Amino acid sequence: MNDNAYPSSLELLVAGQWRGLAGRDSLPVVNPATQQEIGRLPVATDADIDEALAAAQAAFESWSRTSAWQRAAVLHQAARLIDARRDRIAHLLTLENGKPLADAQGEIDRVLEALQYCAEEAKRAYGRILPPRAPLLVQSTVKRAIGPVAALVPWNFPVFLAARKVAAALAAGCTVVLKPAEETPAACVELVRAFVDAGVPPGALNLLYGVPARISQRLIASPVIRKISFTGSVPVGRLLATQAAQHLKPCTMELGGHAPVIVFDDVDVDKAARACAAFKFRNAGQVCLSPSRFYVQSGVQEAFTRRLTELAKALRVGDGLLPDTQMGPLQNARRLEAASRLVEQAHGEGARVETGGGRLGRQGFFFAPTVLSQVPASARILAEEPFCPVAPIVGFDTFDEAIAQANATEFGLAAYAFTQRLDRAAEFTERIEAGWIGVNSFTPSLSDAPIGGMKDSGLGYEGGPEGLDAYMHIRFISQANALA
Ligand SMILES: NC(=O)C1=CN([C@@H]2O[C@H](COP(=O)(O)OP(=O)(O)OC[C@H]3O[C@@H](n4cnc5c(N)ncnc54)[C@H](O)[C@@H]3O)[C@@H](O)[C@H]2O)C=CC1
Ligand SMILES: O=Cc1ccc(S(=O)(=O)O)cc1
Repeated sequence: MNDNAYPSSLELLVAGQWRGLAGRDSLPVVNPATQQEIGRLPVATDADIDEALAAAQAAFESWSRTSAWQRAAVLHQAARLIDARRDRIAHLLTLENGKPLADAQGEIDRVLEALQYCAEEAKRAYGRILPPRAPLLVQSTVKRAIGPVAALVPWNFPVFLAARKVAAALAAGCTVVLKPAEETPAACVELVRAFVDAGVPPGALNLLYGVPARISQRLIASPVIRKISFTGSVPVGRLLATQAAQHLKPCTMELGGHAPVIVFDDVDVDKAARACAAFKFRNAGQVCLSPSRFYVQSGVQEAFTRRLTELAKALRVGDGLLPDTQMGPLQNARRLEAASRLVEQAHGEGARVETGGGRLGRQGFFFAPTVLSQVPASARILAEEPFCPVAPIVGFDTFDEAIAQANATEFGLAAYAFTQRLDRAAEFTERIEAGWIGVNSFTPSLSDAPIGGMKDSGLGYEGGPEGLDAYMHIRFISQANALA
């Protein structure tokens, strides 16, 4: 068998046991570059879900009491195995997600970084010693694993986003029931296999696929699950957070974004446009941190629009497996429909299509890199998260006008500004409503930096010590070493 062949049937992992299609319904997995079915995915039954929960509960007893140093050793070994298997995992990722192979390899690099960071950071999950209120008293706080976790992951960075949740949870001493996206399962199966081969005990990590609402509802309602971590859209996040609230369970929600970019008239237009094009069209625009609304000051509006348009036109769009491809297809038909609708609506509302604007070819979910200019402030595309390779440009005159428009959505995940003036940069970072801010730069999320949205973009943080704290409970202990 070709080492890179897509597995025709995929598997769930329940209580340390791989479970295939036999006796289960199945779902197709489709290559977005060809629209061909490439594999079939078993749908977890209620019994699979319940057994995964029981296994996560049973494994928690020992995994949470395994030392942080031993847990770290397992995570480091998983990272080594993923590194050794990286070509195969990256190939599977491109086949099911569509991203260029080089980007899939880049995603694996970030998986390794997440595992290594969490392994080391968990060793520093220190508590505090308080000044005691009386002699012979020791009063302290300790951090302890919060319990079994439900981790729900989308299809845009399926391995990295799964690895970030699983690594932080396991490093903290939690056990996990992971449900990645049904659209992109195989690379996650390999991620989980690496953890198992590295020595994660049976039941400490379980993998389910199936009907998302059915699985999430059952997991959240189960008394076993003590924490929910979800990445995805605002409506689904709101639904899951509501369910979690009914059971008084904490959740981390990494939801949508609609990041503004403010381009001031003092910039080097070519450099700013190059940076914007690279980050805008990364992963075909399907990134929650993507710059997705461009507010450009009048003095450079024409030049910036022209340069961004040239760069968009020059992008080579194609099958991610081809070596020259710079941008792959959208991951699914829902995104293709949304992209077409948003451009049509914007055009109807008065925007001008500078380049792109529609589907490319008849096979595969390819959408042309698109630049829209003269977009009116009331356009739908400025309010709805586009999650596609479309860059709407809006002109502005004054700083206050730009900030007001940038803050005029319910999203608050990321925001960017390009300026050489320190006063503008400082005022931008102070007044913008976003959790991830870039000035003259774009940065994908980092293992050691917390990412957390303001407003509807989320709850809590992933990454950094804050991302590990999300899987731990802080307990206060007062120990009298002699009876009064
Ligand atoms: N923050 C991010 O990185 C992501 C954001 N999105 C947002 O979602 C929008 C639509 O994408 P879709 O895939 O159609 O979004 P969606 O919100 O329906 O799905 C996103 C993920 O959530 C899962 N999901 C959906 N309903 C669920 C439920 N009831 N319980 C548990 N999991 C559930 C899906 O399986 C998928 O993996 C995008 O336009 C984008 O705005 C989507 C993917 C990732
Ligand atoms: O939550 C989704 C998410 C967050 C960050 C990134 S990246 O670090 O910019 O790749 C991708 C998806």
